[in-house]
Amino acid sequence: MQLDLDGLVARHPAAQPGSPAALRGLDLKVEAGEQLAVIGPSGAGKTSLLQVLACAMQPAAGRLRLGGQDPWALGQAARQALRGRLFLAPQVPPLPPRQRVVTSVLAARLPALSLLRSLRALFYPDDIPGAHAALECFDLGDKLFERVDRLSGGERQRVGLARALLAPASLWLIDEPLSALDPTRALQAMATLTGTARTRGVTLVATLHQVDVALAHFPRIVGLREGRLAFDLPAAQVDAACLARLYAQHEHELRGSAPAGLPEPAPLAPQPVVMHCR
Ligand SMILES: Nc1ncnc2c1ncn2[C@@H]1O[C@H](COP(=O)(O)OP(=O)(O)OP(=O)(O)O)[C@@H](O)[C@H]1O
Repeated sequence: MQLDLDGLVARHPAAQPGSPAALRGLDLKVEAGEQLAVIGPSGAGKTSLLQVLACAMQPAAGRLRLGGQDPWALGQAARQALRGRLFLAPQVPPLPPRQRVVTSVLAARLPALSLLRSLRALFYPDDIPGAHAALECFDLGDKLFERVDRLSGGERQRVGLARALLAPASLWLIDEPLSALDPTRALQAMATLTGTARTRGVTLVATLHQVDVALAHFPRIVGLREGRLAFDLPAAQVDAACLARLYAQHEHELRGSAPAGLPEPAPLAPQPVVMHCR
């Protein structure tokens, strides 16, 4: 799916009056099947960008086109149909705690099913081999019939990512997919997502805190800072100077993930420990 943002401004409905908008005049064009990583310091607007692309937050100004359509000019039914072609994986996947993993994973297919088949699928998983194959890609094949609330945080995150493989979507919006994963699983998850998206021609937009992972796995890197585009470059052109500017005053967020060439941030001064006694 093609994406086109032109001077896009977005503000969270619950934001304090007078506070700056989360996205402040963003221009971005993404061709169908492209893969890009969005990086930037905390609060830069990375998650807000995914929410706008997922039609979960309406822009306050500017232009948004998804697959050539303005989602907010469509009627509710048409917008819902468009949402069915998008897959958003939030940082913490909203998995019902008492549900079996198989049902949670297959729920990704609900947008493609009729109401009757959706209801039936909640009680009788209709493609157990398909769910198993998706889970296997994230090393979770043995958790097929486990209850979601018995999974670790990292396993839940991987279940959330496995859903992408079953979703009938041509745009994957993946928010911080590695926040709860160990380094080996993180690399496996990245390779699965980028490889599958490439094979299927799915457009992939992922936000990442791990700059080294972003540079290694994505051909295009978008740097966001204070809701604005800091740069939009091929990964090979993102150098230490770009990153130093992007993370200025937030150097500690690059700790452990900066590529070679970026100066090591100064060590943080030891902080006093405050004990709260009753
Ligand atoms: N639900 C919300 N209500 C009000 N303001 C919000 C909400 N979510 C985010 N914001 C504000 O929008 C701005 C951008 O936040 P966003 O979560 O998009 O940043 P981010 O780059 O994803 O940060 P992080 O890396 O910490 O997840 C911040 O100033 C934040 O305080």
